[in-house]
Amino acid sequence: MGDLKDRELIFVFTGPDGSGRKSVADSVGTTLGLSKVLSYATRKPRPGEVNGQDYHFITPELYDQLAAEGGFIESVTIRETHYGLRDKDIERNFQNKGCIYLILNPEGAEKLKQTYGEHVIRLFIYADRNTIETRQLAEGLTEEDVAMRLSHYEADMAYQLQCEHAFENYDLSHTVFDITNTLETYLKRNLEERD
Ligand SMILES: Nc1nc2c(ncn2[C@@H]2O[C@H](COP(=O)(O)OP(=O)(O)O)[C@@H](O)[C@H]2O)c(=O)[nH]1
Ligand SMILES: Nc1ncnc2c1ncn2[C@@H]1O[C@H](COP(=O)(O)OP(=O)(O)O)[C@@H](O)[C@H]1O
Repeated sequence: MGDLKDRELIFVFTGPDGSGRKSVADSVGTTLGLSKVLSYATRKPRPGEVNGQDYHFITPELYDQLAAEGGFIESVTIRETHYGLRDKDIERNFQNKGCIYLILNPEGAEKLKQTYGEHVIRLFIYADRNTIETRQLAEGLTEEDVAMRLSHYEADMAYQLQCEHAFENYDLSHTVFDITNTLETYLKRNLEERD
């Protein structure tokens, strides 16, 4: 099951689209000094997104080549964009630092759990449908885009039961505080086991 050592933990932020996974994950990741493992995506960066920070943005041709080489442990196509994750990136990251984090939809989180088992801690981030809709409209998405993203809201929400932890996300700093505390317990346990 994956090629990882005991103390190597993978924190996966998952939940419905727009629930705040990215905002929460990046804030917690920075606070705790975790390294982020990025997916490869074939869409163009949105305003504010940076290659190598949000995704590795690649061409569809390169994506096909990597896929043909068997380079992705997990891949998915959403709204005509291909997303993929390379096990090499996950395993290489552990050579630098203790623990890593990723942001994935429930499908990707499940695949990672199946691959890396106990190493994977799933943090389910959620908010109610109206809140997500309001935030996404405020972000500038069209009503059609928002409806498309919310079309699998119920199915995504059902994944909460499978996750190791769940956090509602209304007040961002509160959510980040709670998750940071939870993850610190895992990190401390790691340190104690090492002593
Ligand atoms: N299964 C899987 N999902 C991914 C991967 N990378 C990103 N996603 C998810 O794909 C969805 C769309 O990603 P993105 O374009 O960043 O989101 P948007 O800005 O909400 O459209 C989000 O739910 C991401 O969490 C991946 O490698 N595998
Ligand atoms: N607690 C919060 N309160 C208000 N707005 C939030 C909160 N968390 C996230 N947002 C906003 O909601 C939108 C979606 O957040 P994002 O982190 O991109 O979600 P996801 O990664 O789950 O799609 C962004 O505009 C973000 O700034």
